[in-house]
Amino acid sequence: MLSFSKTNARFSFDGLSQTISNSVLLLAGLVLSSILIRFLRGTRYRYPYPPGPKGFWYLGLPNSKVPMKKFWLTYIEWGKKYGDLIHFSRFGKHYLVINSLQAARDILDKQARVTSDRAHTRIDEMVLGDNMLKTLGSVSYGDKWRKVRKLFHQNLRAESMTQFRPIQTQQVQSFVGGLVLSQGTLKDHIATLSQKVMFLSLYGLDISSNKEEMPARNREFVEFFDNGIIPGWDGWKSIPFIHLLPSWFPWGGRLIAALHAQGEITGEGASKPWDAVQEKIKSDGNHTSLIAKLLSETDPDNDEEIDRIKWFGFQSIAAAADTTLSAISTFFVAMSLYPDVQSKGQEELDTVLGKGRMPTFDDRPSLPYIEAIFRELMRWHPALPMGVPHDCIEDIVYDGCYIPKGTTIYANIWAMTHDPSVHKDPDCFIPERHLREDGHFENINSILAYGFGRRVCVGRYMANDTMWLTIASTLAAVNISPLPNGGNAEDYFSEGAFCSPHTLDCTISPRV
Ligand code: HEM
Repeated sequence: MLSFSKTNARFSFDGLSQTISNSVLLLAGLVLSSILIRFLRGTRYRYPYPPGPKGFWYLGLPNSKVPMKKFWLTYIEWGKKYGDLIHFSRFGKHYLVINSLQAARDILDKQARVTSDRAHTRIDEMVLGDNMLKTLGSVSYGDKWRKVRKLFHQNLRAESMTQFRPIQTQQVQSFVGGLVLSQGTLKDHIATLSQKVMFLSLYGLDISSNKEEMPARNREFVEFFDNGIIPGWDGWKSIPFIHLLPSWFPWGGRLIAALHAQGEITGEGASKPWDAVQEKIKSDGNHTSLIAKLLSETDPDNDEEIDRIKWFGFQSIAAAADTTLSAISTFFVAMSLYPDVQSKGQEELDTVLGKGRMPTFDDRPSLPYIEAIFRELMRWHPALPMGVPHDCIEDIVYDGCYIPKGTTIYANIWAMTHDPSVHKDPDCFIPERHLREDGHFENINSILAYGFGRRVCVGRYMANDTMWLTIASTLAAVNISPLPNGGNAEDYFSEGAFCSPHTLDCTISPRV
């Protein structure tokens, strides 16, 4: 025991050393029991992380080892070594890539209650602010997301599609009419179609080209998104205090400045068409559009709902822009590389419709081969091969592996649609694989390119309609020549997060 005498002012060293050793023992006991409790309770100490490439302690996988180009192919390669689940970390942030459909269904569909969040860091909230976090694709899973998603669902569900069909029909016909003249600018021609349909359907605004200011802003927004969904890319956002770096600071500062720009572009992207439609409503007594209809049904004092409508419009045009562009451009590459498929599709159209008649939505059930081309397109080169990542809000244990709360989870859609045990010759474009003897097709919800769980693409019915009609009408009206260089399909595709052809050099000629 520690004793101190006032009279002789002397310590008893025996007492002191005993107290110290008691304290050390107590501390060690506390530490051990807390580890034991965590071990008994905490999954972290009972299960390992899924296998994956190891990095350095807190830093995790170095930048040079993070696959940035056609990364879905690298994860297939890594899968051969690590298995269906691949884990790695960066700056304390965990990433999981799922290569198998079964695991994606188990984790993203069956455990959707805990795997439907989106990643948000302090820096996103500080730099991007409210604007970025209002878009449905980015908003955190919870009540706010539910309210926004409901608005999308009510207006974009299968039963609501008839309202857009006159616009889709008219725009696809005019697209096909301009195809022969679009030589050298085919990609722009497709980009204009994908944006025009959305601007007209949502806002009743007629844009003449994708290069106009509003659609151009829209594309800029999507370009930021393109980088942001590469697995591991956003690890730097988890570095403590990174948000305090000044914009002139090399590397980190530049990234932060880019985020600021993203925030501004997002704000403008949403405001410009919103202001334009308000102007139209005021000046044109006959103006009709979905946004105008929703506004007319909303209490003008309900600012929250009005704001939701504003962001519903913007998120719809933004989400449709590059996805639809990528998918339709891929269709042209496929037809160039597979002239037999093109001829078979045209034969079916001629037989069912008669030569020269343009297809309508009512013809869809009578055109199984065209349907199969559409399904194969979505399988062969899904527009977002690794989808949009989900974050989990609780720890999960799957197949004996620990997936900590806050892990960003990617479904490698490409790996699933190119699984050779399910799809023979997966790299070949073979529509026949979707044809069944009973003439039925799998439900449209089985198309993996639209993602998983509660976050599954809410615009999928609209995308289906626009793409199907474009495929059918194009094949009815024109011939697409083989690409000049022929050869490997992969040579035609760019290397960002979107699977989009970088060039479309095919020649288009009218079918006489
Ligand atoms: C080829 C066409 C399209 C493809 C391949 C596609 C694919 C996707 C994918 C993979 C996701 C993420 C799903 C997930 O988190 O698991 C998504 C989300 C979304 N898509 Fe699409 N999409 C397409 C067209 C469209 C269109 C035309 C619209 C709008 C009309 C749209 C609106 C959305 C929205 C708002 C989300 C976010 C949903 C949420 O986070 O709750 N998409 N899409």
